[in-house]
Amino acid sequence: MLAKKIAAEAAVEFVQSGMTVGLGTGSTAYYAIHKIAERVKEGLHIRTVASSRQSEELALQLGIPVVPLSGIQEIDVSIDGADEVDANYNLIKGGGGALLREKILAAHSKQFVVIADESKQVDRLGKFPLPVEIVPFAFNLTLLKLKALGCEPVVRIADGNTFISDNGNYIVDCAFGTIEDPAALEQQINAIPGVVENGLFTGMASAVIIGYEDGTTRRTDITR
Ligand SMILES: O=C[C@H](O)[C@H](O)[C@H](O)COP(=O)(O)O
Repeated sequence: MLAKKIAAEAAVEFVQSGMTVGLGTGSTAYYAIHKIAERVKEGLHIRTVASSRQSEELALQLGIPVVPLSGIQEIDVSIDGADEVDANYNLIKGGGGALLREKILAAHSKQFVVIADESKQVDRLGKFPLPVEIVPFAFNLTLLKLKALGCEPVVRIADGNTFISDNGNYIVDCAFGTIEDPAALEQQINAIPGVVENGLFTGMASAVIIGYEDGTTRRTDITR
């Protein structure tokens, strides 16, 4: 898809030799990882950390150096996709189930560059059901608490089985409808015992690059 590819490729311009780079997950991040691999072949000298097993495998296959997070103090730039981007550059992420590792990377990145095609732009978040990672223990009780916040939680199923995240947890997709206060909801959900993390990324993006099917991109730098 052209829009995803050009947004991803524009983001790779943030990457310079000597940097530690966070690799996102998903079909848009896929293009960024491919572009990074091209630049590594041309002599770009970087190390990367991955937000999922899938991205780690792809990076290694393409010859990108991947190091464990245990050896890292800080990430210079992370590049990642999103399921929704609102007018204030808050995000819903986790459509691929990688939200926990993605949020850890984003939280430790000097720059968090979000890449998305135009279809991901919304005025207010919430049309895309919010992914929430929960521990399997007593998951039915955790679902009740999520429901009490005003959503319809559905445990994610993949290929006929309960989807298990890279961290051994369940993902629950929570249809809230329009989310009035994303920052407050992000905190409320994370205060529920049993919740590991949720896919609301509020106030985290330092740049957002939107790709359009007409071949253009729009980059917004966010000062916080
Ligand atoms: O868990 C997955 C991630 O948050 C993805 O970055 C997000 O779902 C967007 O994925 P895609 O670029 O495939 O639309």
